[in-house]
Amino acid sequence: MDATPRSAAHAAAPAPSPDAAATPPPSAPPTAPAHPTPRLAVDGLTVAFGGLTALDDVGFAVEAGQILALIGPNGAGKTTAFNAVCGLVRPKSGRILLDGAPAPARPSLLRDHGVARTLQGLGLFDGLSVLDHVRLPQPQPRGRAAGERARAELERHGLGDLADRPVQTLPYPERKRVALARALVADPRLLLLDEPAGGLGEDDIDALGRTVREVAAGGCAVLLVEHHVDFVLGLADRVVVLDFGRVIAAGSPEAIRGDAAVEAAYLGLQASA
Ligand SMILES: Nc1ncnc2c1ncn2[C@@H]1O[C@H](COP(=O)(O)OP(=O)(O)OP(=O)(O)O)[C@@H](O)[C@H]1O
Repeated sequence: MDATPRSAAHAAAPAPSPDAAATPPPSAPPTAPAHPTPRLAVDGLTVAFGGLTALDDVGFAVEAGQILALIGPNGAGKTTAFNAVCGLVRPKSGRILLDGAPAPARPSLLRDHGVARTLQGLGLFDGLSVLDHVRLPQPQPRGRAAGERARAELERHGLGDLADRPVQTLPYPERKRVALARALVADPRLLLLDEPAGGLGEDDIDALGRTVREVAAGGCAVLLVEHHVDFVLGLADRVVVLDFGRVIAAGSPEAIRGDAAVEAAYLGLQASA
């Protein structure tokens, strides 16, 4: 039963007329919903590989414009969480919702739902040019507009002059930018980044951080798995920490830095590595 006294404040307010209740005054500013539907919501996610429980009742959510990082030691379950979101592994239980509706179970359908991801292994194709990597993922027919969109995306990543180069001739940081450009050319509404800073130097990591912020500022929700702790804690709005498949902490980067369990399970190990 609700024990909150209702009488005093509510009794003092004049009753609104039926008309006033039905039509807000024209000057009233539009109000954002108190809890917008997250772009991605994961709830009670459990994944098992035979006898090994890789994820155990994991939950998190990412809203439009937000950057959420999943961190944790090797084997904590971060990539498994990514793969479950992408339909690459079948959960034992739990729900994965995109904009409030069940996510497609097949990875091939993700693009139609505004989801793009980068891969730890990049997944580029030797022999294809840089431009083709960014032009071909666009919907058919791929006319002039697709070529222009691809070139604009390459320019954004400082790859414009490399457009015609076979991708395998590029150094690793540039190849990594091609993979990111390929994900972004579809203007995703949810971007999944698997260790985007791995193997990059300081300048490339700074550029990556600027790009990810810009993408989020444009309204895309970003989910990021990353071991580079300073990068993550400087970039993410919220951080979820996994250990042995369970969420051991979730909160702002500041809260995570000060969390004793996270320090013991992960941050302390990273610092001494
Ligand atoms: N396809 C699979 N078959 C069997 N076990 C798997 C499979 N994929 C992952 N695992 C196991 O599930 C657990 C979680 O692995 P996962 O790769 O998700 O961890 P992670 O946090 O991404 O680790 P890392 O930081 O090393 O990439 C590990 O014990 C791993 O060995």
